[in-house]
Amino acid sequence: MVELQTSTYGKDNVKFLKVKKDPSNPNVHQVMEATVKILLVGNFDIAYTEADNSPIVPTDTVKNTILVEAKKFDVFPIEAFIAHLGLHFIKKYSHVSGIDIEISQHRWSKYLVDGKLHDHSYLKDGEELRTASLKYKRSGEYVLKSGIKDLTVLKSTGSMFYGFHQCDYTTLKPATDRILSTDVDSVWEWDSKKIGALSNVISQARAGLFDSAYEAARETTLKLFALEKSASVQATMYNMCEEILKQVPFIATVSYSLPNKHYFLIDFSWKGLENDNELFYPSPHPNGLIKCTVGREKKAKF
Ligand SMILES: O=c1[nH]c(=O)c2[nH]c(=O)[nH]c2[nH]1
Repeated sequence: MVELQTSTYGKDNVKFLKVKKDPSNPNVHQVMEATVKILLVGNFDIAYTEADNSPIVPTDTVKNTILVEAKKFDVFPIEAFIAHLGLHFIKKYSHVSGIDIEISQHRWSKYLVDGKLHDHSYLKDGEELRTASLKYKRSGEYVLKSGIKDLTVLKSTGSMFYGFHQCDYTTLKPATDRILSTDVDSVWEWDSKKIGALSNVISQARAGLFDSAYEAARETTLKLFALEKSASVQATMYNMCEEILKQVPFIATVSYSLPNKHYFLIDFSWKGLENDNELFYPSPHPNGLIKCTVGREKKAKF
């Protein structure tokens, strides 16, 4: 006797580029290039256990829905679109009990031409993504998160790491001045009690909540990374979380996952040359990996 314990299905890597034209000047645009993943949960068991496809909303239909809704709906910001898609699927298909959506927005930034941001020309200043994820149940419960991914930063001084635990496996030398580099992966979870029903996400989005939080999180990350004389990745990421929680009351928790991308000082003593933090070897691997989540209240730790 076996039993289907869990199942989910949908479409991944659905891509679009939406052009939003300013109604008062159709030459002035905003673009969103996005990648979407949607997985459905619901009463689909017979498709697995009896090879009966009758309840299956084809993944092709899921893809078509994303594209048609991206055409019809104002997708800016991605949190509005994710809430719209969640509401659509739960309303349209009575046997869908839950939905899991992820949207990644690729970074296109308008650039300066003759000192002015051009109306419809953009440059890709890195692989950075703005992200949103939604888990939404027919009961109305939801978990909405937003984030930043693959924002690569480096500072060439202003970072230390000393005073760490020592044992017979320790070779690392204390550092009072080192390179610090990471690919920022930050996620903040919204307080659904403060936002209310999922439909309120759309009105809050139109009022600017998600854009201003994204700007605050990105600016805080970059500012603290630059200004803080970092004692460790751990201490710096905690300070970033604390500052974002302070700035955005609608956020319940902030998480960071940061690789510590090592740059090793090259030893030139054999050549009689001093290396005053001038020439480093970018080590491709291994890297440190440091994660934390900071919230407003105490939680039991596992
Ligand atoms: O900021 C750091 N945190 C660590 O936990 C660690 N471990 C290590 O070897 N270097 C560093 N740097």
